[in-house]
Amino acid sequence: MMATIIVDFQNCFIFILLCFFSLLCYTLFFKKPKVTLPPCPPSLPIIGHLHIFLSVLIHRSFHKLSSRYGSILYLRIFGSPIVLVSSASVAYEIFRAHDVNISSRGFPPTEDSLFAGSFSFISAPYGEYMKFMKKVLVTNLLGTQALKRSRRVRADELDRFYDNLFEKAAKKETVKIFDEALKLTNDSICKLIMGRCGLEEEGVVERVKGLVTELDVLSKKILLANMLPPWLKKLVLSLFEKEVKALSNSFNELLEKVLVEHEEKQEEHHHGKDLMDMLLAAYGDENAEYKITRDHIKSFYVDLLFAGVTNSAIPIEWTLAEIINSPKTLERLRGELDSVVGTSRLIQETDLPNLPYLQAVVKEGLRLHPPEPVFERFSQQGCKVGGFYVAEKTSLMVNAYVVMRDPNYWEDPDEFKPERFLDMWKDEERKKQALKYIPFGRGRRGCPGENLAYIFIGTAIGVMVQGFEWKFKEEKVNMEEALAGLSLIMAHPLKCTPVARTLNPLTSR
Ligand code: HEM
Repeated sequence: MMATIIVDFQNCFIFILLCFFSLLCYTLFFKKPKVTLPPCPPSLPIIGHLHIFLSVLIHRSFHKLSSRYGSILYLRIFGSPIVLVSSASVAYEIFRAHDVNISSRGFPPTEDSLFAGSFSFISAPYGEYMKFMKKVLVTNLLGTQALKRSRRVRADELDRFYDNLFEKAAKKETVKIFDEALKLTNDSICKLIMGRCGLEEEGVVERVKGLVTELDVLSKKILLANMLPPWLKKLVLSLFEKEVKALSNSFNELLEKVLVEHEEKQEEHHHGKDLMDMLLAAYGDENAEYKITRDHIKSFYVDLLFAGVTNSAIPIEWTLAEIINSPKTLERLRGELDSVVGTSRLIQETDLPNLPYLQAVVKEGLRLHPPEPVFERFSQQGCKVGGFYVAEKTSLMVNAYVVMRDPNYWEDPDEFKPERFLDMWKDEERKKQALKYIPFGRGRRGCPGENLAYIFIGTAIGVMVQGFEWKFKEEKVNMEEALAGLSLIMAHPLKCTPVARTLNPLTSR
């Protein structure tokens, strides 16, 4: 009898232990967290959603997913989580409620390279270094006062842009619009950020253009590699390590030359200090607010060229294509230019505030064809977005392309209708809507080059419409899209022949 009781007691004890152990296992391994993650579309074993990130038109693949599964989605590449934001309301929420938390872009993917490396401004976390460089950037290059001071540089480049088209028109030559636009933005930005003359004679400007094009192509690979788990990221990055090193070395060699030239000619600056002078001064100043190195300066320059040159050129081509496809727009725009600027001089950037329709045309071009259709942020802490939990250290991909075609906020979202921007910004509600217009991103890490970009695109489109008729062989321009790196470009580059509207060339002076 006693023996039976002991056995029962033992069994009971083992049973309780088993229950306790199972409960522990369940809690540790199987129990779902209390938080609700965003919906996760079906994925492939092991690689997760990697195949979607490898698709040719990533913004459209993301669009298909979000139309089916929701405006905020949980994706993963191997084990790495990525949250995809695809509606105007969610974009609005993350920039309004979580701006500081999402003001970093993850870890720099390539450690000692001059781009996307540990010296990079774009990859820098939201903190002292980033704030210091942004202040220098706004004060010396991109803020209103700095832009006023550098007007002459851009006016000269705009004249050249026009003269070149005028010459081609005289020879009845066909023009590749993107190439002309890229020359304008590349040459202008080089001169704005590197200051001193002599750049052209030494071929610096032309070399920069080639390097920036190479960088655009590498950027998608780098971004993708950065989303992989650390062990795999190392492996993948090693596959194109040589390419990255070679490009970084080319930038280094070129920028070191420009820096040395700047240092040698410090005394010759009769026209005030430029961005490079200010950075060199901070570099040599023991008591500077933030101690920067030579690599910081070079890497900052690579960032500016990468972020500014191609992005500003792409919308010039897309917007002209939209104008050619819309005779009504062309007529109204030309009417505005002829009545405000007249026909005896060329448009200048100081005319832009008096040309609301031109501004609306530029905005609409950027809405439909944002050069960076998808951009990335990174959450520092866990937060709630759209009712779902986004864990700390999660990549956030914002599909700006879809946000700006969200039918809940944009009437006839796929149509080119510049008029919509004429009525916008009037009342509070409209102002709120403006926060869903994000070709330049938003918040603390939003694009600091927005004003400069509007000047480039506005004046270039102004010159092309004011100065020329455009002959195009087919009835309509083919608006098919392609991605070059992460930039949204025209699959069939726009080629057309300018016909000058005046016998003699116009000048802006
Ligand atoms: C149409 C032309 C341009 C477009 C569409 C564009 C778009 C963007 C976008 C989407 C971002 C990321 C914003 C975010 O994360 O919220 C960005 C960042 C940036 N852009 Fe632009 N950009 C343009 C022109 C320029 C120009 C002309 C410059 C300067 C020369 C410039 C400099 C930068 C820099 C430095 C950043 C990084 C800001 C940071 O990390 O804090 N961009 N741009």
